Amino acid sequence: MTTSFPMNAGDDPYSYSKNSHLQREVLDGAKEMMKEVIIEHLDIKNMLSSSNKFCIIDLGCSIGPNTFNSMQHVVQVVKDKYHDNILEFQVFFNDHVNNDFNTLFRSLPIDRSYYPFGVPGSFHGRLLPSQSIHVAHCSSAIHWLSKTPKELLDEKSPSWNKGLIHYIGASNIEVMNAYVAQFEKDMEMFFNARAEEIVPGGMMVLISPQLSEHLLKFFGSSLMDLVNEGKLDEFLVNSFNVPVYFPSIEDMTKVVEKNDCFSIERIELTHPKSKLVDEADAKTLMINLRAVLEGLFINHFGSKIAKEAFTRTILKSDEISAWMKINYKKACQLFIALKRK
Ligand SMILES: C[S@@+](CC[C@H](N)C(=O)[O-])C[C@H]1O[C@@H](n2cnc3c(N)ncnc32)[C@H](O)[C@@H]1O
Repeated sequence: MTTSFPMNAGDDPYSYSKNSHLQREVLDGAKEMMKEVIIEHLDIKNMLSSSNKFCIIDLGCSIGPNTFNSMQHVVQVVKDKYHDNILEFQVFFNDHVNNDFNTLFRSLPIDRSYYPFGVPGSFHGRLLPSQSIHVAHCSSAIHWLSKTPKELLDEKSPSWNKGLIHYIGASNIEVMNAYVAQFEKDMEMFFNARAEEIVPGGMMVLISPQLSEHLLKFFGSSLMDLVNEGKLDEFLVNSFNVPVYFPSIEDMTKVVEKNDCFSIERIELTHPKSKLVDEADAKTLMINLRAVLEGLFINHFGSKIAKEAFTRTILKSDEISAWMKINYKKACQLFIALKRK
């Protein structure tokens, strides 16, 4: 079964549209590099034979507003590069079928310079016809696994992740191995699909933040507090594992090389400026993560426990802030630019 728990819908106080500052910083931190790789490596003269149609896809776009910002940036960079007003841009907004596409399309910027399309479905499979995309973009989404690795759900397996909700902090290496194996399987499908869809010479940029993985443990400790107070069955915590894996440079290089359809034009860990990290603004970060994870938590624990766990974690913001000041002083994210061979 595929995991698909969309970001909080609509535009209420806990919605993703109101709480995606972290992901916005990730995008802003990669904008200059995005521009450089397009200027240096994209060669549309060879790609657009008879048509002036230029197609971009945002994989895992959610409900905005970040996706509008990044798509307009890509359009502008391509326009500037070619000093061209002849190109017509199509932007495909992709996310799971249960993403709130209504909110997304209702809030499309009026002054956009592209034709928007919705593409529902998992990016771990085929989404579009062969050779139909010139630039694929994916920010703060590649780390979502298609499902929780099944070994983590077996109480008798060495991967049983007792008392934790993620691989960070797990003493048992099998837990991490299960996540890595699932990531590699998912990426095999992801790259096979993109290799079909992206034109030769086309580009794909993947941006992955490296902060949320360290913050997940605070939600885990709130859940364990509820267990210790007798309000939650420990089995429910042990059997819950957030299906996200944050890849390293080595992980990404391995999956790209295995696929063998893309050349790596640039891959690096960067430390962009981040107001949230510099100010150790744990409260905003935890509210952002609530907008991302609430659906997943509600599905496993029910609404009452999920809300209680989020409220308690957000109340621990001062403690989390103090932890960040010692352990997480600089923002860190992975940037990868690939070219279809
Ligand atoms: C944290 S949001 C990032 C949204 C946007 N890219 C941004 O930067 O604000 C991650 C998005 O990826 C989507 N996502 C996760 N796995 C996906 C998959 N297999 N196929 C399509 N979308 C996926 C989620 O539904 C979610 O909307």
